[in-house]
Amino acid sequence: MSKLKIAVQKSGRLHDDSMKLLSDVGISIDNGKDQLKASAKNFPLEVFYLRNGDIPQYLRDGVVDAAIIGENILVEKGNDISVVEKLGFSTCKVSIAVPKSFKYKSFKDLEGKRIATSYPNTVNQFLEKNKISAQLHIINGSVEIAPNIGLADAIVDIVSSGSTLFKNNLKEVEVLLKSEAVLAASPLISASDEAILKRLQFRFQSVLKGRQSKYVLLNAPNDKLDKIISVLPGMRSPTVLPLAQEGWSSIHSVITKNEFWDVIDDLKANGAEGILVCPIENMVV
Ligand SMILES: Nc1ncnc2c1ncn2[C@@H]1O[C@H](COP(=O)(O)OP(=O)(O)OP(=O)(O)O)[C@@H](O)[C@H]1O
Ligand SMILES: O=P(O)(O)OC[C@H]1O[C@H](OP(=O)(O)OP(=O)(O)O)[C@H](O)[C@@H]1O
Ligand SMILES: [Mg+2]
Repeated sequence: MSKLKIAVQKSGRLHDDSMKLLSDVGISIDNGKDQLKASAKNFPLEVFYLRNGDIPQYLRDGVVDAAIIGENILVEKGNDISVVEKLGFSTCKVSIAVPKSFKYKSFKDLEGKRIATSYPNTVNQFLEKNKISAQLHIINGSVEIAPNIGLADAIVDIVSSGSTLFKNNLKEVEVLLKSEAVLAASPLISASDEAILKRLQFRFQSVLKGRQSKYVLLNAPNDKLDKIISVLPGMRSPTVLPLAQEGWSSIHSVITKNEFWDVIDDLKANGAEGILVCPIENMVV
């Protein structure tokens, strides 16, 4: 039987979350990451541990059928590769930053300047679109140090919390793109492997939806039910069950993590008691 070959970062920021997602969808992998590849025990999947930056080429050549990769690497090196599903972790930006002392007004101030980056294609796209001519210095790491050692006037690199920029006395001035980990597919994937990829994607979607949601249970007097139901959206409508105590009900519903605290405040204000909030492992809708 055919197996889907999936690339996962060997080590780095994507590795642990990628392996956790595979484990959360019930797939157990035989070997650790010291092996270059490992088979799943209970799903037709083979995991290849590779460098994030090398994965677009492996996808393009059909060496792997799919990958978990940073979207920013696809923008940089894999415009021809399709994103199947956004995965919600490793969120970051690719931004232009300049020394705090640089009186930056607009991207026109970059004309004729030296820009250090590990993402030359992303930078060139931006420069060409804005008709700016600048000199690129391509370096593989510690890009934020470049202005301080006189190598560049500006940098383009990944920004997440902003603390690396802060420590290096830099400020973010333009966001070129926003990125997160994605599930990507090879343009050469076979029909049978695509069918496996669809099954994997379906499992990813249900775990990711579950991660974004909470299951809420609460008790309320029956005369408050209408008010409470109006602040609980639920998947279809909330479940209402009678309690053993006369005149009281238990209400069950699902809410998203974003609206969580606002909804809890509203529930309390409307007379809810004994509110329980539980994580959801999978959500199949
Ligand atoms: N500080 C950060 N916060 C959030 N996400 C990040 C951060 N830095 C990088 N990422 C995301 O994680 C991906 C992997 O980053 P990491 O630094 O581990 O590896 P890399 O240098 O891109 O790749 P590799 O060495 O495997 O080729 C990046 O492509 C980006 O999408
Ligand atoms: O805005 P922040 O939260 O500070 O994150 C941004 C930093 O994180 C990444 O580096 P990483 O720590 O992955 O080190 P690396 O250069 O070895 O990849 C990136 O290259 C930035 O330097
Ligand atoms: Mg990094």
